[in-house]
Amino acid sequence: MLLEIKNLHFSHQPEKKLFQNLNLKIEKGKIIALAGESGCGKSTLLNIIYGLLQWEKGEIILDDVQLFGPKKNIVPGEADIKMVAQTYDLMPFATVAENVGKFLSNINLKEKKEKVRQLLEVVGMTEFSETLPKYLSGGQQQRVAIARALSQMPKLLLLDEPFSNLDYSRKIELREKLFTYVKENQLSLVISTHEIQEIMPWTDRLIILMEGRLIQNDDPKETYQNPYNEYVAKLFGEVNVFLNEEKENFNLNKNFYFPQEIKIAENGLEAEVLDSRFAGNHYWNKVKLMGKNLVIYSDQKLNGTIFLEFP
Ligand SMILES: Nc1ncnc2c1ncn2[C@@H]1O[C@H](COP(=O)(O)OP(=O)(O)OP(=O)(O)O)[C@@H](O)[C@H]1O
Repeated sequence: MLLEIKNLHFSHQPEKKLFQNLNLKIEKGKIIALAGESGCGKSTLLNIIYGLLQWEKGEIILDDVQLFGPKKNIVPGEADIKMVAQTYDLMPFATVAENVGKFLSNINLKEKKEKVRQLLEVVGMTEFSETLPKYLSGGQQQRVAIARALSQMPKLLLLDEPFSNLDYSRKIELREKLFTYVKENQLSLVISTHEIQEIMPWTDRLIILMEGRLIQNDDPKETYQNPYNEYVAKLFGEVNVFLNEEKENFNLNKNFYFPQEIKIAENGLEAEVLDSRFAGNHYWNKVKLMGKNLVIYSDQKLNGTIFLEFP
């Protein structure tokens, strides 16, 4: 086991406990998504693991070594862990390439140059290699900081919402290159997000926090198919929630159905289309099933009466 958190207790303010008895294990070489609504404690947990916030009770063990937090560390942050959060801490008078190469060995300069080139390629910053950080946007500085963190081959890499500053096309490009690099180099990564869908294809495990409680820790597919509750289901996007009574009435197999799961069939449960709108790769429809409004997706614009089938 790479990281073990046992019975962790932490509060920012004395009267308001955030983590109470939090337990978590992270295996080596895995990509872990830490997800949950804004304010659930993702950044706080990453800061605790990294050693910037002192926990009150509990144990944190990294690769069989007990960590003690900021109280015991002279330099803030654990040496074996690297974190990229919202402050990037780049050297202002050094170029992008120098920043990325800061922690690389100078013994073989050709090798160092090649490594910097490779890392800049991973984060899509090759064309800025000779630029100073002050001429970069927030998102660009963040990518340089990610490249620098990767260069150090930490035992554990923590990324706090690394795609939040990026536009869609950059995000798509960065996530594929970054996750491929992480896997090829067998790094262990915990990445926080409130957009699970964006990183789901690359994650080995999904850890869901809700108001400081760890409520689900599963394989992403398992979490999607069997969300622990409505809160978890909603992290995947729009969802139709059926109370137990409704589930029985409609003879359904589960409580949560994503719009794309409900199929339009020749016969089934009769519903009335209330609204149908083009949404790119599908039509978004609001339909009424025995007094209950649902959202379903379809290939064509809908109207009138339809029949629904629930898997
Ligand atoms: N320095 C602080 N002092 C007091 N309370 C804090 C502090 N930092 C965070 N909190 C509170 O702790 C809780 C968890 O915050 P945290 O930033 O860890 O959440 P998050 O899941 O990372 O949110 P986001 O997705 O918005 O970044 C929130 O209720 C927040 O208000």
